[in-house]
Amino acid sequence: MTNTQVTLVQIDNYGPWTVTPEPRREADLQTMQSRLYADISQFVGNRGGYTFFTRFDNMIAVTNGLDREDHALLQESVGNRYPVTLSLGIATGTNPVQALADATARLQEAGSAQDKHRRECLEGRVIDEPYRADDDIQIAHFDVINATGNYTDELNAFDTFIEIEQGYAELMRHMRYAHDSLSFFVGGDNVIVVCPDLEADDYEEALGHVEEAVDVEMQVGVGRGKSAHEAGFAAKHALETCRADGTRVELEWQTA
Ligand SMILES: Nc1nc2c(ncn2[C@@H]2O[C@H](COP(=O)(O)OP(=O)(O)OP(=O)(O)O)[C@@H](O)[C@H]2O)c(=O)[nH]1
Repeated sequence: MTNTQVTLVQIDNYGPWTVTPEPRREADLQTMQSRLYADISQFVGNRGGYTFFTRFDNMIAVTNGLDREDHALLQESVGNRYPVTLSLGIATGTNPVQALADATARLQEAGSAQDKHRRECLEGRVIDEPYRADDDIQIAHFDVINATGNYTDELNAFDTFIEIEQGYAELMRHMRYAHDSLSFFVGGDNVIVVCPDLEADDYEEALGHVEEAVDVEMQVGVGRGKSAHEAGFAAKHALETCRADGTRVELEWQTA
């Protein structure tokens, strides 16, 4: 049974900061946001977790394997090196959507995202090491079948972007409402989905739904593991099996 540990990363009072004392240059904001994301992704990734940039001012991480001290160190390090600070809400559960909802509630209870007195909050709890298991995380790695041949080499780059985003939008909504899963676009034509215990039938159904709704054909590899990295790595191997064998859904349960 999955037990996903989710951390909501929220930049403190970011909206007001972007316009104080007057609006800041957009290119500088984009640069700062992407560097901050890169740093968080590296910090969390070095400990086996995954971070998704989502809205940049709010990022979502799968942090199984990171304890409260790790989270506090991330806050301290960012606070020392960036002009902004981070608040973190942590929660766990068998349902990733519910875990994220709980993590969000922890931060909302601590104060508004635009409350200048709410700084560097660290709320919620982690899964203690003795309770961690090899099947805590289930990750599905989706990609668009032959995106290069159908889109990248055929359409102009913006129309390709629209097609890929349409597939992502339909998949993310469907996985959230029909399968309690969190989907994140990770570049190219790839979407990584953090799932509860789903089976092959659920993925077949989701692929059929996306194709029916927006005419985008996808394939998916699924893995399990003790950390996001382990589960995601197994998912990537499973996706390679899809590519090699021409199958649409492959499950590879990794218990190492
Ligand atoms: N983040 C991430 N991006 C990837 C990964 N694999 C591929 N991509 C991206 O996806 C783009 C398309 O690559 P593929 O998915 O291999 O190409 P394709 O034409 O769809 O071919 P098939 O997937 O074999 O059907 C690449 O340019 C990368 O941007 C991955 O594991 N992670």
